[in-house]
Amino acid sequence: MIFLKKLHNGFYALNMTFQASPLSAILYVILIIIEALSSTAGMTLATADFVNTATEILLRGFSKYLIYKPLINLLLLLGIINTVGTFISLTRSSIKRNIQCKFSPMITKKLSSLEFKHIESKDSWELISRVSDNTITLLMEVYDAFMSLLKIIIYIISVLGIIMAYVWWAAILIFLFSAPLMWLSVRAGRRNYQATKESEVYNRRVKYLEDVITGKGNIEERTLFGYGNYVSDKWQEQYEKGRKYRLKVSARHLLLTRGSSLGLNVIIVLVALTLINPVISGYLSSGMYMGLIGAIIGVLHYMGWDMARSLETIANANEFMKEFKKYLELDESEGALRKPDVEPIVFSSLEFRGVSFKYPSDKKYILKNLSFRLESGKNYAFVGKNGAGKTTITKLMTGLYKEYEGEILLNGKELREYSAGTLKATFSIIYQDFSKYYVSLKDNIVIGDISGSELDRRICEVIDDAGLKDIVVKLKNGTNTLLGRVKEDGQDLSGGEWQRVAIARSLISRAPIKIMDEPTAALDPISENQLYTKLRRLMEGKTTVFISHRLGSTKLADKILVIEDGHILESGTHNELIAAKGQYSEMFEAQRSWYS
Ligand SMILES: Nc1ncnc2c1ncn2[C@@H]1O[C@H](COP(=O)(O)OP(=O)(O)OP(=O)(O)O)[C@@H](O)[C@H]1O
Repeated sequence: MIFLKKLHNGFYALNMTFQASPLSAILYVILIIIEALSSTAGMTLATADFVNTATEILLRGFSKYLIYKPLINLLLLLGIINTVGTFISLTRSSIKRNIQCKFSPMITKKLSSLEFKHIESKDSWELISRVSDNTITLLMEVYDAFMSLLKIIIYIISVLGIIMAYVWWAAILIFLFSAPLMWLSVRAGRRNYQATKESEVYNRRVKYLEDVITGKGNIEERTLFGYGNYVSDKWQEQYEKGRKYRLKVSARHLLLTRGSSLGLNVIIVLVALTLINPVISGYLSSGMYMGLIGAIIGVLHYMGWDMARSLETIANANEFMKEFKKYLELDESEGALRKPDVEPIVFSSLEFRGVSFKYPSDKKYILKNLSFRLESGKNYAFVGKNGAGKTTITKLMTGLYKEYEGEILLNGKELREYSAGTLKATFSIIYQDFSKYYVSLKDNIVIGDISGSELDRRICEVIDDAGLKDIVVKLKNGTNTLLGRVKEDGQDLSGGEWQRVAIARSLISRAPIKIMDEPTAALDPISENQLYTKLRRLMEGKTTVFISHRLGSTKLADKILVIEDGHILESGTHNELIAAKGQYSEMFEAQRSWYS
């Protein structure tokens, strides 16, 4: 019963392959049947005919020319088996290609549509990585396993059928032995899959530490801090743990499958010995005996190892398909794939009313009964200690998380009621860990407004506004130069230069609310000052939200909101907050004292 349940999920995987590539999958089945029948029943009969004829020529002095017919039959059969084998490989490649064409885009599309909470959650991210990395390989493996099982079943039926005609009990003995073997294989398969899943945790850690040791990103710190050996030891430790774990599971697995195939070997030898009697009594021809022994060794090989592996793969598929279904059931964000609306809304206000929020993976509230109002055309600054909740506020504002308590009103209407396209067109955001796209400078900027018109003119403007003009002059192919070091002719930029590119991306966007989370952290003080002066001028009359720890840069905001532990501690203009002598004044004085 349990086995049938397991097979059910395996069949689900098989069905997916048939849907992706119906013609090739059916052709493959036909070719497998031809190959299996030719190499068992066909080869047994042809070998028997050849050996019997040869024996008669030798013992009874029959004409030696009689050998040509069975010899040609034997050679023809081998030719057929080889040719069918070649077609099987070609058909398999076609199935693999079709599976890739059908499922890779589907998986990628699902990935791009997932709710943000799944992307940020550790558990669902592990599930997502496993499914997106392994689905194509696994579908192909399951299909191969089913085809291998089909082949084995044909082998067993045809060989056992012939044996049954001569020594019926031997056939029954072999059949009965295969049942516990199947059961052992399925159990081994499930354990193996669980172990692989658990060992992935070690693999990921090992991979991460490898990146730390060899990656370009950490080269300066690695050299300066000289932590190479320390990380190497950690790598060694994790690698050893993973290796020992896998070894333990493989040893158990090998013992189970190899042990059972050893038992099968003994049974087959006994059957071979038993079949000698019918040969001596003339009941079984010596040719048929030779043919059957060859076929029995073939069956032994397939039952002992291939069958175990195929059943194991199908049992693995059972576990994986459960995960695949879970992956397909992950919530999608409605309209995630939609482009931003071409015409952004006319923004008048954004209000948080008593908003409380905790991340889905956590019990602790990060925002607590938070209320504030942003109005059109004003510049706002969110300041506060690390972990106060500033970035979290922007995630809620932009609709990335919808599971908040209280109300968020955009132009007086609940934020959740807006379509994804409208929200995307309403906000443009640069995070502290902004993205670096290894494409041309122009494409890096245009990503900020892919549906915009008069792009070339606007690209020139934002290049100027973000202070990128001098950088463009230095680039080999101007704005068409590939950035980053992925390709040979790519040109890397400094941290500050990349940050300017991210700012240009935000500037080109026509979104009415611009959010900048530490937008100038990588700039030197002179560049930061110049850029802020410029941004102030550019943002005049526009709605902006700046998040910054450098209070000199937020001084001129129309309103500063000081966030502490998920709520507003104080708010007002710079002068009002300084006069209030609260946390803002304390932080400002602390920073100023560095320069006096
Ligand atoms: N995806 C997440 N899941 C669970 N907790 C999170 C997640 N993202 C952030 N947090 C937690 O929420 C709290 C607020 O984080 P947030 O990034 O909003 O702070 P912040 O004020 O922007 O800090 P900083 O000034 O250091 O950037 C922190 O305690 C952080 O650990």
